[in-house]
Amino acid sequence: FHGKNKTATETTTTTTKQRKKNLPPGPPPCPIIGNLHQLGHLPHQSLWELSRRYGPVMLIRLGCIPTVIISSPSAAREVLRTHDLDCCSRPRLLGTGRLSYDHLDVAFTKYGDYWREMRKLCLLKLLSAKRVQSFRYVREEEVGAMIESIAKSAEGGTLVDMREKFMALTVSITCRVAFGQASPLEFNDGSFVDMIHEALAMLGSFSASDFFPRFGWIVDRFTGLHSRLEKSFRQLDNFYQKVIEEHRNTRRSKEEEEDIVDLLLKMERDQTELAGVRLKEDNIKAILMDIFLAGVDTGAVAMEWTMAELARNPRAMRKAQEEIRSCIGNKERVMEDDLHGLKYLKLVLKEAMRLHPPGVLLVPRETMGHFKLFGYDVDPKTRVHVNVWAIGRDPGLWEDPEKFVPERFEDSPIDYKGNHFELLPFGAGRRVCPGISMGMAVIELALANVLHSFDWELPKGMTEGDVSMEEGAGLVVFKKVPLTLLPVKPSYKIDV
Ligand code: HEM
Repeated sequence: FHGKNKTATETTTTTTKQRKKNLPPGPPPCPIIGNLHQLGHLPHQSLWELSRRYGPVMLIRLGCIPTVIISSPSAAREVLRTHDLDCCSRPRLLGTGRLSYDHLDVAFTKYGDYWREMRKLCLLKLLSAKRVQSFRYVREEEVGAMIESIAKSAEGGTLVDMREKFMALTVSITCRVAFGQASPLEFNDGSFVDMIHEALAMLGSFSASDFFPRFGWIVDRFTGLHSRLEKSFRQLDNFYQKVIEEHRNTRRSKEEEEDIVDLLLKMERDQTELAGVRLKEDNIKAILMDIFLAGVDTGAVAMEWTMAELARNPRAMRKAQEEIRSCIGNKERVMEDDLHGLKYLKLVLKEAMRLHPPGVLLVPRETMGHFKLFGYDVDPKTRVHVNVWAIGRDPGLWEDPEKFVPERFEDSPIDYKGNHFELLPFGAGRRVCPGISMGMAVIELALANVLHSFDWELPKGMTEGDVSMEEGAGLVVFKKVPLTLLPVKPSYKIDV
């Protein structure tokens, strides 16, 4: 209709304007599907290959959606710092929309007053330095319990599935922090972890509705994605409902630490409004979704990849263990106060995050206005992915990028908090992960203890070169083959 109403002059002007646009380079799209067929099984890897040909600012079309792929630190700086405001919204996607109660959460909600208020609330009440510190005893207790369970395997000479241990740890810490209970009773048979994995699979799945807004929903119904998503939603909703009801029916004593659910329910009772929206049960459930889906897998993945790299690099493993053991001496456990002395462990973590950022393509952004990026036009409503994985492996930036060399960070100011665009495991800018301190506190303490309490051997018959580093597909990139190692009580103690 718009076209029909336009005068001839208007049409000519628009066409000339469009012709003048300097769009970023990219592979030519096919009709209808655009470049979807070029994403492959592991999109971050396929996109890296493509961007080596087309450059660090590359335009592709996923179905009908223009998408810019960023693959260099300077381009990432433009998007996440210079044009942060233009790029800090999120697209409305099928999976994220359903699981976030129609975008009532923080992570998947578009930029605006509601997002700002919700994010402030989470930063203040759940993820502030004071709050993270107040849950220190939870981390120390849960890491202690993990070490005890690994000790049983060490005594029995049995292999440990590292992913299983790390997942159990992040689940119990997250549950205790969020609602004061290690694991919900009816979910402690492993089904809780399955539920979270299924939800993440739904968030990471390629839904036709996300690329073909007009008719994609028909395809999603046909492929069964729609009903799978509904099932995942109902499972999660059922879980949150139980947590909320349990909190409504329990009166806490004054001395007991208020958890996030207590706090949100109090706000609901007080009829608190956030940016004009009255806080209700669905808002509380949406925040719980963020906490579980953002906090559980990411930490476990980071720990598993780190241990895999150390298992392949015994020199680095030994160096990290020697540092920890000489700092801690004969104390049974590493406590949080000890962590600041563990300089090499911090280098190990940076190097592991460089090679294996848990979220390889960051969470997608959506542009809000038109802007110029290195002279290219970027239109509003363009999706933007920063290929953090590709930046971490760029041979122009890193010497021997595929090698695990923690020492490369020794005299380098680069950190992972969003100030250095060479290393972005937590993103940067307004949308930077608000859970960095909470996430890293768990990872550092757990790995320090795992390395302090045991020596680690590969399964019989395996050599370092046999440890598979193949990646699995998904929003959070796991090791395809879970890492299994044999824990052995250390044969020596260091005198201090
Ligand atoms: C190793 C652990 C973690 C990693 C690697 C990680 C990584 C990320 C990344 C890459 C983003 C997207 C940033 C961007 O768009 O620029 C993000 C966002 C987010 N993360 Fe984390 N995260 C971790 C732990 C946590 C934890 C423990 C929590 C909370 C319990 C959390 C809560 C969030 C939330 C709420 C967002 C959305 C922020 C927004 O859109 O405003 N994360 N995280």
